[in-house]
Amino acid sequence: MDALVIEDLTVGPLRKVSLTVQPGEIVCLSGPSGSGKSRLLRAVADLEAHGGDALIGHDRQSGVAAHHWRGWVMLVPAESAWWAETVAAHFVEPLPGSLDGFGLSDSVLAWEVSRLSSGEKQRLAVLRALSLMPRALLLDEPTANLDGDTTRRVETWLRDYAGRMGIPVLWVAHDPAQIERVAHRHFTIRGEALREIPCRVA
Ligand SMILES: Nc1ncnc2c1ncn2[C@@H]1O[C@H](COP(=O)(O)OP(=O)(O)OP(=O)(O)O)[C@@H](O)[C@H]1O
Repeated sequence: MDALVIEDLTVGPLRKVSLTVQPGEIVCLSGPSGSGKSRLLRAVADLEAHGGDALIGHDRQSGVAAHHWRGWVMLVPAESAWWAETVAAHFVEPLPGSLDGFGLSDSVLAWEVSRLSSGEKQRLAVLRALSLMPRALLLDEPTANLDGDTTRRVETWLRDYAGRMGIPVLWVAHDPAQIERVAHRHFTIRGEALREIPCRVA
């Protein structure tokens, strides 16, 4: 179980942002459109040029090859990429119980990617990332295309899983009600810095 540490990260409008996400903790990140939320996640995943550094446990982003880092600190972007014909071709094996936990049947693995709804794609992209056992998870609006019941189902499963496995999660969210349900801590972007907003959920 490792903490995710962000050190003096500078990307886009953000300057020298530092933040530690503890093992099993969900930190929500909000802010106006275009304020730099996605770029912050991309920089933490080492997918975009940036200043500063990040650590997962004792491993430093600047000290390992980017492909290793991205396997440990995994970004699920708002728009996921799919390269093979069937869903199953993108998975080694989904985590036990995770399809059901996300409101999907086992038969989804046999489906063609072209028939997936945007909400199915979004949930499967998160499950694909989790099946690779990342040490930290970066989620960019992971429930944006889901109805209310499915959103709450996914939130509950993710919060429980991250807590049990000790995975730090940085979660970009717009919906204040969702932030209240899932976040242990909440930060919003104000100009070039993060400002903490007190959370009711602990
Ligand atoms: N590679 C880039 N070079 C320069 N500017 C960029 C680059 N990528 C994104 N931007 C700009 O940086 C700003 C922040 O983008 P970002 O995608 O992080 O916003 P966001 O806070 O996630 O917004 P939204 O809530 O709308 O998704 C935007 O104005 C965007 O146009």
